[in-house]
Amino acid sequence: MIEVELTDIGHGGVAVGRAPDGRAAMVRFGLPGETVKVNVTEDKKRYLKGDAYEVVGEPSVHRIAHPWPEAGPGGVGGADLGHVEFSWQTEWKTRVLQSQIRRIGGEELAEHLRSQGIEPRVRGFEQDAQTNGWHTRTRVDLTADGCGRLGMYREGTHDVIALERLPIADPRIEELGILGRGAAGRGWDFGPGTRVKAVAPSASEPVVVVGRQVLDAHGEPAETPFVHERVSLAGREYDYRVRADGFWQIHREAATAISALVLEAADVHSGDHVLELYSGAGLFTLSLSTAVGDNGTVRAIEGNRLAVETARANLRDYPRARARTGKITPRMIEREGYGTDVLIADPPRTGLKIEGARAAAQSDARRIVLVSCDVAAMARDVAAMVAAGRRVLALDSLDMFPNTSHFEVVTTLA
Ligand SMILES: C[S@@+](CC[C@H](N)C(=O)[O-])C[C@H]1O[C@@H](n2cnc3c(N)ncnc32)[C@H](O)[C@@H]1O
Repeated sequence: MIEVELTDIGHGGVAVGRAPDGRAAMVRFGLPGETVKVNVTEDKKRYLKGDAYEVVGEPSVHRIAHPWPEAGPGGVGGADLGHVEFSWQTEWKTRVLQSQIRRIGGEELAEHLRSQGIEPRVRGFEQDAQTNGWHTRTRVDLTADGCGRLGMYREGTHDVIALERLPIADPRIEELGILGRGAAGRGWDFGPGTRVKAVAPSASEPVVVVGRQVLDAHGEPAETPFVHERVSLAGREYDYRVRADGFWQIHREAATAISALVLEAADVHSGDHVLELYSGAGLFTLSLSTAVGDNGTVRAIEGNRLAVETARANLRDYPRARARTGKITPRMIEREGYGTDVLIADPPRTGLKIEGARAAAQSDARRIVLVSCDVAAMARDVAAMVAAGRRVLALDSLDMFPNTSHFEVVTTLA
């Protein structure tokens, strides 16, 4: 173990400081202002990474005992901010958001946002204060250990730590009885190494996906491989049927909150032609389709064939929208961007990348909405669009992953 004085917050759930030999140290489970004893997990020439096991001297006023010790130092991933008092987690993330804008986006982007009167901040869901952000995830990926008990990987390894509790998950997931030694007695039988996904949807019963099989709460094969989700938005209800093993927003409030943000940011007019990239099962497509009215169109493009099939079924009553399978590339964005009034993109963590962002910026769209789940990718993509002549109108950031270092950013550009 080495001792590190932590002075700042870095990207990826770490506090940063200097190791005794002068190398940069990135430390999980520390807080700025603390001196901590660190178990080094990655030892590189110019930097090291590790977990803080002990605070030397005064702990930060923002430190709490991690409510889920199995996800603390040396434990499973999934709650790397569990040691930070909940009310300060949005401040932690705001510092990361602002520093990534400066570091990755550069002083030009920071200055551009200032000139637009934008002060980037991360905000949480009001409802989350009641549970300090715990019990909010409706989807959890688990793996069975050598004895068939479900758990998660020890951070950075492929060792499974069996878990008795899942404080990150919607309580309906623990109620399935799939965790702990008692699971076998309740009829659950997982072979060593089996991958399991537990899902607690908003509009149907919880299910367990084991390999390719979808099981109901009693461990019996479910009637369908789909679950149901519902989003209430602008006085309407949108119903979705999604594959139990497919992508859907994880936080119980996220699908509604992010759809509302996107719809407002997109400012779609009746008759508009909307291009939606990375459209998944059609979460945004339905409300966008309502917004374009009888004369507009929504072209939704997504790489996963099964997600597109699901989106098509969800869009059955929305004839103005079409979903199609396609690999999104800068060339494709360039081609599809002609004649587009509003462009929406919700890419995976890698973001649009510079060429993709440039192609989006050069499209005909009078408005672009970029949804980013990685802040560094967001800063790079937005900087590229601003450099290509676009203007940021708004930058909203939501803490959709409490007790972890992740958050979502929605950027609106003209
Ligand atoms: C963050 S999800 C967004 C889905 C949807 N907007 C939602 O909120 O449910 C990103 C989506 O991008 C798709 N995707 C990833 N890389 C892609 C690519 N190169 N071309 C097309 N789709 C891609 C994934 O299959 C996934 O559905």
